Amino acid sequence: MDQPLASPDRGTFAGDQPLVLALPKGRILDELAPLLGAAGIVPAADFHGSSRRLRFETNDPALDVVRVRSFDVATFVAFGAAQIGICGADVLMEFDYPEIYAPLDLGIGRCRVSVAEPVGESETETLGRRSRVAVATKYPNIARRHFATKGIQAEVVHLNGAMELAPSLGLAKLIVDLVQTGSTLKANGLAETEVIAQISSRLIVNRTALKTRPEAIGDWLSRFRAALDKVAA
Ligand SMILES: Nc1ncnc2c1ncn2[C@@H]1O[C@H](COP(=O)(O)OP(=O)(O)OP(=O)(O)O)[C@@H](O)[C@H]1O
Ligand SMILES: O=P(O)(O)OC[C@H]1O[C@H](OP(=O)(O)OP(=O)(O)O)[C@H](O)[C@@H]1O
Repeated sequence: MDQPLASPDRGTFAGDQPLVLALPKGRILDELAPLLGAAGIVPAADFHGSSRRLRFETNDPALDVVRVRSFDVATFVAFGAAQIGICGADVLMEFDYPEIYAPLDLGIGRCRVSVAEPVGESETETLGRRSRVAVATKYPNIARRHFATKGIQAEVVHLNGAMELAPSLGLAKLIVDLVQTGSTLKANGLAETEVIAQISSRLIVNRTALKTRPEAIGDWLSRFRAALDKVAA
């Protein structure tokens, strides 16, 4: 796993500065919009446009938002560069940062992390007789841990997308990837063979920030809880 060099929490800063909320760009952000609205968070006007800016003020002078890649939300929060954030449980499982507390399931971004193989092949069935397997994935740690529980060493081919191409192009017989409708697997001649974990997006908090700024962070947790109730009603 690539780890930033500095120690976690170096960025957890003084109480008079705005809290920073790290938001993932991409699909979660689209699903998140009603929840942010219900929590009363209105980012500066250019947040949803084509601005090249990455940090935005909000209607609340005590909160700024930053827009980063989904995988990087966890890293910004673990290192205290952002005090709170929103990302998929898949990302939390992959990094397993002890500095992150994930108190709230937001119920969006629902999918699962699964193992898949080419339709008609029985790689998964023969796994019990093997000690190693090649796996293409964006989740090397999840894949290694999953196969290790079966006593199998996963030789990971680390890709950042298009895992579904790996079996047909001879990179690896198995993939570990996200599945929601299953249509991406189907379109690429693959079938889901095992579900490793059910996934949804979580509100995450830097543990040190929770200790140093308990009122501010506690207040945001309450606002997100209330927003979830409001959106569900
Ligand atoms: N098909 C899906 N259905 C529901 N949720 C998904 C799906 N794919 C991904 N997710 C969730 O959304 C998060 C972000 O998805 P993904 O990694 O595909 O990023 P993205 O939106 O394409 O942006 P980027 O890769 O540029 O950061 C994942 O970590 C996962 O929690
Ligand atoms: O089961 P489905 O409903 O087909 O969804 C699964 C697909 O969704 C995600 O990809 P995404 O669309 O985010 O593309 P990317 O991984 O290339 O970013 C995931 O990596 C799968 O490829």
